[in-house]
Amino acid sequence: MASQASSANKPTKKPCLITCTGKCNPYRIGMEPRPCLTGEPAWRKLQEYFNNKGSKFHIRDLFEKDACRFGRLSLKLTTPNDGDILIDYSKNRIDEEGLKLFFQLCKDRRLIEARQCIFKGAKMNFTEGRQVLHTALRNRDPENNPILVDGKDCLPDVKAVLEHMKEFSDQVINEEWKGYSGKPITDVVNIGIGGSDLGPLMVTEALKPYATKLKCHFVSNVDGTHIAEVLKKVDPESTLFIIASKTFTTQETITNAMTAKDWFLEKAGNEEAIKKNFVALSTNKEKVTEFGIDEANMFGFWDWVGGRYSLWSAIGLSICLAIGFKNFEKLLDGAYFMDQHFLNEPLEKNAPVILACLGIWYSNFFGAETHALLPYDQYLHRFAAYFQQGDMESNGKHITKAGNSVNYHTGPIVWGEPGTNGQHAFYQLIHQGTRLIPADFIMPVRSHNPIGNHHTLLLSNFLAQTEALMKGKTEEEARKELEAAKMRPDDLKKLLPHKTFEGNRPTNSILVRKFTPFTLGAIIAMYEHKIFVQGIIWDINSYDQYGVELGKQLAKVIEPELSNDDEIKTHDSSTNGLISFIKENKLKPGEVEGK
Ligand SMILES: O=P(O)(O)OC[C@H]1O[C@](O)(CO)[C@@H](O)[C@@H]1O
Repeated sequence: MASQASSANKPTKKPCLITCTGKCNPYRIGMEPRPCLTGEPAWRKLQEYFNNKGSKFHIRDLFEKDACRFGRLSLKLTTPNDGDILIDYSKNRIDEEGLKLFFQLCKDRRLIEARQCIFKGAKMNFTEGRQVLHTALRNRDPENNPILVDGKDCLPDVKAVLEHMKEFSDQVINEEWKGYSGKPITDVVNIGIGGSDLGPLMVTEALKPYATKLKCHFVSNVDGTHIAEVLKKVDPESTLFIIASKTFTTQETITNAMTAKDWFLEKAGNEEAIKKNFVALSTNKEKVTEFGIDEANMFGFWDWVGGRYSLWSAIGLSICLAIGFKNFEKLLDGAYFMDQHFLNEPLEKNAPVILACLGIWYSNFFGAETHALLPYDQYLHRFAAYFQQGDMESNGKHITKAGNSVNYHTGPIVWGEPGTNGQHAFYQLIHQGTRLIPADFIMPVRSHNPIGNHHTLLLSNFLAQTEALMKGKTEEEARKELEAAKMRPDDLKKLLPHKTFEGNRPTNSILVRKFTPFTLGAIIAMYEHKIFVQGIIWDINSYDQYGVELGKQLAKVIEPELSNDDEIKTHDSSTNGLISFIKENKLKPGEVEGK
């Protein structure tokens, strides 16, 4: 097994491959529009390799021919204090020849230069003219690695916000920070959506074993039910509302925040009380103060932090409150550890690079439409939902850097549920359906709840599934089983095709010793970098999200149309018809609704 030890505290210093001032022209260093992907010589070779070899592989045969396959197609990353992280990518329809072609493709797409550029602050988000520096938020060696934003090192500002987060979260947890009436805080309500919700929610759930005594709630949906149900559970005197919004203009968040504020003021009586029970996480000071939140209670961040990469920033305040600042720092340490791995390891031993290449292998050569994330850990039940935004908002693009339409598929549909629940729901289709569904199995060796033999059962299920998906069951094996069960030959013949499994379903197994703040941070960062690598190969901007805008624009037009009784004729007949139905059926003035 390719083993590699890194230390989060003592990163390997490698000479920077480029001199980057932070003002890099994205069209010049590593980010220039690339030639059409499908015309790249390495891509053509991959196509040939696929036609002649790759498409014919059965993973079972690859293992039968090569007893050392696992040893060569797996990586072990040794963390300073949290054990090893194992990435086993041997159960894939590829051999080293194919991987080598992919590494060449990465080089031709100037991934190595792009990797340096993003960390140093190049304006990788070129459509919005922004740097992409979430890695600066978790830079644990700030003295030696200045990162320039507009010619100024941004790391002292990052440190100052972290100190504010520490001071505040310590005060709330230690009951030194009181609500407006002098009662300590017992409940925290994070109001945000997308990146201002999914990251903190996923992490606080994933790290519940480290929970402080504060109860954390998350409100995201503009559906009034979401906030109504949370407000039923909390007391205004002892509740801290965190309004989390990078822009502080997002309709859902501001609507929920206004509802929370009205509810709060009904009990608290005066606006002064807001100072004690409301804080804001945002880049927009003006809007925060306009809302009525004291500037001193605002935790800032910057336009170079993308929403879906923001859990490492002030947006992580709810995480600090939920698990304590020390644990939040360990989460940052873990991400930094993975950043160093990604930045310094050669492509051949680089976990995010390998996972990215495998994803492209299945999307672009085998026509896989989706990628499943299957954590065998109940605490990680929001992991797939989190990376739905992380991956699909990043790589759900079809325009290249030069502004042309791609002639290949880009980001996959990401989905998943925790094992073993998924096994009893959708695994049937993965095993015997017509679609190829590459899947990542994510598994901790040790459980936070070692009750009886639960964890052994969970581990066995994880192992059994990845083995079964790979091996399948041949007709011969199925026949023997049915014969052993003394089935009549006629019945056996009929049943046999149904009992046969092709196998050859690719999986990656990602194992940690235990899910700790450090290992979780590392795994999240690993997937972030995987998304980046794929964006570079596909030649798209992984850091804007214009696709979300159109619906928002139209909703603004429709909202006033719903507030009157006029017949609406300005849309297509379907939208007009739907609006009419809603108007006919909505509660009329004076009408009282029964349950
Ligand atoms: O933090 P904000 O500005 O409220 O935005 C919330 C979310 O909206 C989006 O801009 C679009 O869904 C996301 O990228 C972002 O995470």
